[in-house]
Amino acid sequence: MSFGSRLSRLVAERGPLCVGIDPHPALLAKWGLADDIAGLERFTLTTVEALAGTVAVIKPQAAFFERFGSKGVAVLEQALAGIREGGALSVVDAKRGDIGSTMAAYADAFAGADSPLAGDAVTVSPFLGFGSLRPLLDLAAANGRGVFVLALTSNPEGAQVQHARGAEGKTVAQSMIDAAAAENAGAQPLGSVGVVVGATVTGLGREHDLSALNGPILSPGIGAQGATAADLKAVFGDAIGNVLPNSSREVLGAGPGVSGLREAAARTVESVRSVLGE
Ligand SMILES: O=C(O)c1cc(=O)[nH]c(=O)n1[C@@H]1O[C@H](COP(=O)(O)O)[C@@H](O)[C@H]1O
Repeated sequence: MSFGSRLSRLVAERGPLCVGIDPHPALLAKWGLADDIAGLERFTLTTVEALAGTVAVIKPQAAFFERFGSKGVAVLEQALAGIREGGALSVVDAKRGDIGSTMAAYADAFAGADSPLAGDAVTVSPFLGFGSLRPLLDLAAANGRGVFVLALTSNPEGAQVQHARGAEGKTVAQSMIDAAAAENAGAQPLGSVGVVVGATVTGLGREHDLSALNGPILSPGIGAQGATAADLKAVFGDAIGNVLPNSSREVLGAGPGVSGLREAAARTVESVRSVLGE
């Protein structure tokens, strides 16, 4: 089954929320853990235990694992296996992007059929050109996996590149959204090539159009970056039905107890559902 189909089904069942696993040193300290491989492992496996059976999507941020080298990457692989066992979908937040021939190697790593580093989807950076992503797009589709392409990121610096306009007057972000839409054309009930649009962005309606995407919109920025579930309606308007909000630090800060983590995630799901009118 395609990633888009699996995502639609699980979001309908568990609610529209992605929780990030971002083991920042400050969060490890808040949980009473050392900033070392044992702390990373405890933090990660506790979060997976708490949430893999209840939230729709879990997004481990690769950087926090890579900072510990190969042992950290092994913990990321363990997390992906645990998320799968718990029934959630995983998005490996790797934000990779390179020339096409190198992208083929990233495709093997993050979308290969038996790769231990492959989740259900991966985030990619399209700023070497959308076409450079082709090997990963193709392998992900062949293996029922998804891809989230950065379009309008939640950080203030993103606009410098993403709001720039090409010859035909479209922003770079809109070109990425349109290219993703072309990948998703005809997919039912939802395509597997998503875009990333921060919940903190403003001016989306005037400048950008997500109506033809037919794919998921991963929207980080809820909680620690200042956006609230209520902001989603203003940011996304009619496209809100395809939005998958992400919250990392705000939910993770409710640990180290498993029940505290579950309650924080449930509260966030409820606030998103109330905005969606469900
Ligand atoms: O691709 C992402 O997930 C992402 C894109 C973006 O535009 N902004 C953004 O914050 N993210 C990621 O989403 C997470 C947000 O974490 P919190 O700010 O703690 O909720 C981090 O892992 C970021 O790397």
